[in-house]
Amino acid sequence: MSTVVIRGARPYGEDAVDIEVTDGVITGIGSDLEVGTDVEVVDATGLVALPGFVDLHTHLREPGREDTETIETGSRAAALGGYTAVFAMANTDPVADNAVVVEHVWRRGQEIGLVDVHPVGAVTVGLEGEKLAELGTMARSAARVRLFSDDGLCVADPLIMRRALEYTKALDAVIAQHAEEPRLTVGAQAHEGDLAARLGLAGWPAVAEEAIVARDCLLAKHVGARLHVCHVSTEGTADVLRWAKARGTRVSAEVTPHHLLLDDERLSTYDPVNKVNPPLRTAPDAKALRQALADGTVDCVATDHAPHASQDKDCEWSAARPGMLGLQTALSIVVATMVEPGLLDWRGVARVMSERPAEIAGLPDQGRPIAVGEPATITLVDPAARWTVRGAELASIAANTPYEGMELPGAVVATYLRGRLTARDGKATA
Ligand SMILES: NC(=O)N[C@@H](CC(=O)O)C(=O)O
Ligand SMILES: [Zn+2]
Ligand SMILES: [Zn+2]
Repeated sequence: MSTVVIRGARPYGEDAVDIEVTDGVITGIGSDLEVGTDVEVVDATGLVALPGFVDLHTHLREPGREDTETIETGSRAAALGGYTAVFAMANTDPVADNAVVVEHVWRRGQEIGLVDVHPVGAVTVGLEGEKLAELGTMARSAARVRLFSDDGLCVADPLIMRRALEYTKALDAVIAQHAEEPRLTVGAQAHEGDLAARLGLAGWPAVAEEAIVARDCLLAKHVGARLHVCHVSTEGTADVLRWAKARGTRVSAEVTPHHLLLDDERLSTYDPVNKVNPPLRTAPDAKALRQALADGTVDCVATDHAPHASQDKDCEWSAARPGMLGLQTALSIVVATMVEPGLLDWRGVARVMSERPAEIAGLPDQGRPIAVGEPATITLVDPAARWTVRGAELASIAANTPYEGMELPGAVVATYLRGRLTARDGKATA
């Protein structure tokens, strides 16, 4: 039996307590707990204790682009960012559209042991949008896939989407849609608006996202299936979600840290570090997304952590790949955009970064209350810390962070997965 006492932590930012952890489970919570001589005591004075974060949207690039990220380096970035579970998107090479690939990702994640790596299965074979992948085989595999997505690409054909919703309903799974009507984004490089016009970049109109979200909400309601909307980026999408939820659609949605903080003004330098899908939108969109996250219209934060090699980013705008790192900066961006302005308290942070994503993905042992008898899957946050982002110092192999040189508030100090320390003071334990 191994026992640790986390001393003086503030669960959800509330009163300081001691948290006793024995064999991976919380066995005591109270002030000044008795501590035996063989017990390790961790000083957590002033730190906020939250349930470990769950990321529904991560790109780990293994298999296929291990020069930019691997399950191992991505697991380190996740643990350092306070995550205890991540969902690895299917747009790898080969695509995770079959049991062999998803089982590899799941097993490799467990071998490393820093974070539960849940593979997302592709909806269509090869992400080609034409033929449904074997969803049932992936669901029944050792990886027990419950989240399916062609992310990077939209399941654009409405009949394929309808069939996919029917299958996932039967499997008690959920489709995560990258909402982008491809006919409206041919050649698109930036949010369609004044700035793109001035910069001479072909536009990616908000309606390309909103039209698919509206269509899919209607389809999900018709089928009685669940739908999850990836990286919501416009005010209009938040309006559609509000309408769909009010009429009983089983829809959930995520927003990325970068769409909460950044806007298309950043594109004026033509630095491709700001290129991402969906594109950075306007400042009023970002403001509306913060409001939608605060009021629950958007359920959770997901990083869309998207590592890219320097040769795919340090090049001309049109040739650069879209995507940004996100795992190690997410908590700080949520503090800057939601906690500091008073839009969310720490209970709210637990909701959007842990509890809701765990519920959406159906993870029984993540996003749990910090209470006796619950798994000791806990993230300790220093709310007073400030730190400066340096891409080269992040655990990812790639360094494409849009926050380079920015000083951010709030820092993850330690992460525990079922009682096991996975990161502490900026170092992953494996
Ligand atoms: N977000 C991005 O800009 N890129 C993602 C794909 C995606 O999330 O659509 C990627 O895989 O690089
Ligand atoms: Zn996407
Ligand atoms: Zn993505």
